[in-house]
Amino acid sequence: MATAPLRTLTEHHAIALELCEPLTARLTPLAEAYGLVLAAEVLAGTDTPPFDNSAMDGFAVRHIDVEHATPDAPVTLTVVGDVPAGSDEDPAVPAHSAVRIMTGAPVPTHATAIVPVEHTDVPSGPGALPETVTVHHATVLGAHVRRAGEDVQAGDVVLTAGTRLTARAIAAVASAGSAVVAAHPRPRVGILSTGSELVAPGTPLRRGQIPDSNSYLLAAAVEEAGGTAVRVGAVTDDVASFAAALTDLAATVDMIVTTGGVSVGAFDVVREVLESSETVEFVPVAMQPGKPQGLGTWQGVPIFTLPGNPVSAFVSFEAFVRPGLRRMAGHTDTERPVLVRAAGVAWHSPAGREQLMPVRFVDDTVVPATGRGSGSHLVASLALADGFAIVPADVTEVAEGDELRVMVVS
Ligand SMILES: Nc1nc2c(c(=O)[nH]1)N[C@H]1C(S)=C(S)[C@@H](COP(=O)(O)OP(=O)(O)OC[C@H]3O[C@@H](n4cnc5c(N)ncnc54)[C@H](O)[C@@H]3O)O[C@H]1N2
Ligand code: MOO
Repeated sequence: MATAPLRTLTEHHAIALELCEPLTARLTPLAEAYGLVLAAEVLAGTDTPPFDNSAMDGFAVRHIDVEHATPDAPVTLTVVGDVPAGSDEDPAVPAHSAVRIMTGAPVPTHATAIVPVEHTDVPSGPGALPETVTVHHATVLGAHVRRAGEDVQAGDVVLTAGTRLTARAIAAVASAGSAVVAAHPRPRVGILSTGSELVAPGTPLRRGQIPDSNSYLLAAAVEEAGGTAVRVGAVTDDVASFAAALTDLAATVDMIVTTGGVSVGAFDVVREVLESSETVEFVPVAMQPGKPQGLGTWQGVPIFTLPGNPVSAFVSFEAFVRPGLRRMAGHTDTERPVLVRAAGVAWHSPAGREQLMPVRFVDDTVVPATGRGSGSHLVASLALADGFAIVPADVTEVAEGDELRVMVVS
């Protein structure tokens, strides 16, 4: 496709989101569901708790027998049964008798209260079933009985569609009696760095070489955003190698992210391979960093071709890829939180481009994350940033005290 005119960040963001349809939901075992997004509401299959049960280790009684018991006027009952947790027994509780019961065990039908063991003469802890129990505390109707359905009732909506499956949400599903949930799968994101200068981190560098930090940066960012990263690593600026790597990847992932090779250089391989595809559009976006962007589909898979400079790649991930990935994962809230903060110092911003300045929070203000400026190559300094201050395209000088929107990424 031909190069389009300058596009705003907002326009490119909207196109990116549109491209990334929510992935088709699957029935997923609970043990694999953490972090996924529910595609359908979860209804309780049973009451929770499923039966009236004891909240205390102690004795199930008729409260009428012990409602006036005190240390000075204790009441002695005959122990007629034992109900440990897990038991399905329902022993009778005649007048002036008690049944030993443990926390979580079903309350006998004819018992009306539980007396904790501490309110009796029976020692706490393991021991044989006593013949009698003397109660020395007054007990009221329903004391320490947890009612069936007190938490949720069969048929109640436990969780709504769109809920992220946190640890607590998963417990709610399990307690409602389901072993599986209908959830959007975790998007698998293929990550490919391009550049003949790139070597694996830790490799001794000859002149002209640098470590490939982008594929590690983006793989971690994908995982953090709730995706599964398929990190291919770096391929050289060779058309055949890049095209082959891309085709292999497209067969196994839901989204592809590449870095590098999208500018106007003589060896910009990403652009060379994809520009003729008619399914990927290369557009300059009015932002700094992150101006050269490519977006579209490759063999039906959404593809983002991000600029190679590491700060540009990360800003582009945050601005476009992360929202798309979150939409694919089923989230309705696709965006990072945005706060308004005053600039703690003055800085410059380019004319005609929305600046996303990596910043740190200092007291109530934001300051550039590094004193070395906003260069898109400052990858080590990027680690200091808490977020990006968004400077409007028509502002060229940020003054101390100016209020700015700040996208929080830390
Ligand atoms: N004549 C022009 N030159 C450039 C322009 C322009 O408009 N006219 N735009 C500049 C801007 S802005 C950016 S951003 C870059 C984008 O270039 P590419 O996407 O083609 O990226 P590369 O040239 O491959 O690399 C740029 C830079 O980043 C380093 N890099 C690349 N990949 C990695 C990686 N995986 N890990 C770490 N660092 C990486 C690479 O070595 C380069 O230094 O173009 C400008 N040029
Ligand atoms: O737009 Mo480039 O991404 O400034 O460095």
